[in-house]
Amino acid sequence: MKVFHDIQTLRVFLDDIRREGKNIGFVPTMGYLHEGHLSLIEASVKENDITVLSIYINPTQFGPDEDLDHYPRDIENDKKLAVDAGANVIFIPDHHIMYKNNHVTYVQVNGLTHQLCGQSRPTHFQGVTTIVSKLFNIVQPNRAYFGQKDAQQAIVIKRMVMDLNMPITIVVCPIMREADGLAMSSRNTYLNPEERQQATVLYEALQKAKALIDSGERSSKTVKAMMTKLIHTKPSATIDYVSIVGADTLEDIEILEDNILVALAVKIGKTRLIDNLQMEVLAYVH
Ligand SMILES: Nc1ncnc2c1ncn2[C@@H]1O[C@H](COP(=O)(O)OP(=O)(O)OP(=O)(O)O)[C@@H](O)[C@H]1O
Ligand SMILES: CC(C)(CO)[C@@H](O)C(=O)[O-]
Ligand code: BAL
Repeated sequence: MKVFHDIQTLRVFLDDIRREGKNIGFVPTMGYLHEGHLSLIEASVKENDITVLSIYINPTQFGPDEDLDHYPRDIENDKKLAVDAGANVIFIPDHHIMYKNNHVTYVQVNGLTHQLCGQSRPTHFQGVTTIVSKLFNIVQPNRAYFGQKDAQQAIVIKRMVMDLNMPITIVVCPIMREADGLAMSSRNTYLNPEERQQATVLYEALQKAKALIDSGERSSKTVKAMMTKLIHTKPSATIDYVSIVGADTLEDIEILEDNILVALAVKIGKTRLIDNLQMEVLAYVH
């Protein structure tokens, strides 16, 4: 496996790969790898000749009071896990090469970024789409892999790629979970043992929503109220949002039908976690 820290040598290496007619799969991450990330690498390895992983904690997607300084890091362990999963190349750019002193250009996807996570993280998606565009320009992959755990991020990136005519296929991979249902996340490491137990409430609330919808409930308000009630039984939990939106538009819906996204962000203690469930819902026939 090859490790690159600067843009130019990575470009030269990948130019040669492309000249040989090989396909490039790309998995952007912020590191501290877990099985969620590894599932993206494995999906890429299956579908491409070469898999490039990037590890970069992108400062522009963090708000001023967020956890940029504390975000977990373990580059040596990440390298081992990435090799085992089959990655061929790791790009670990130094901060100063990604954002030169007077960086003034940002990529903004309108319409899909003000709601859900965008409400409490108003500059987050602009940071994500900017860094992902930069990484796409550097790596020029055929396919790029993202997790459904960050459902809004995946939708925003698909839209950016379409609107900006980027010749890249976006592949969205399923959410990997712990045995008790908690979605894997690098931020789970912040949880103390008591919080870790209570953190399963995100998944439990989604399961509650699914059970209600499966049994015929079609009122978004009712489903959200039941989810909220369940989350409030956990003393460490503070709700950021519990939303049900159209899975394509990300706009709130009142009557549940077609392709819906049940999404939530909950703080467990000081740790903000997200999870979601996408469902195809048939119109209820009386
Ligand atoms: N549990 C998971 N299952 C599948 N994909 C995941 C999972 N967790 C993260 N990913 C995906 O991995 C990619 C890199 O995510 P990132 O490095 O931010 O990890 P993370 O664990 O989501 O971190 P955090 O939630 O703490 O920001 C993203 O496309 C993300 O959606
Ligand atoms: C896509 C990404 C690597 C951009 O920094 C990040 O938002 C993430 O890890 O999901
Ligand atoms: N996985 C999304 C990265 C973030 O929360 O900043």
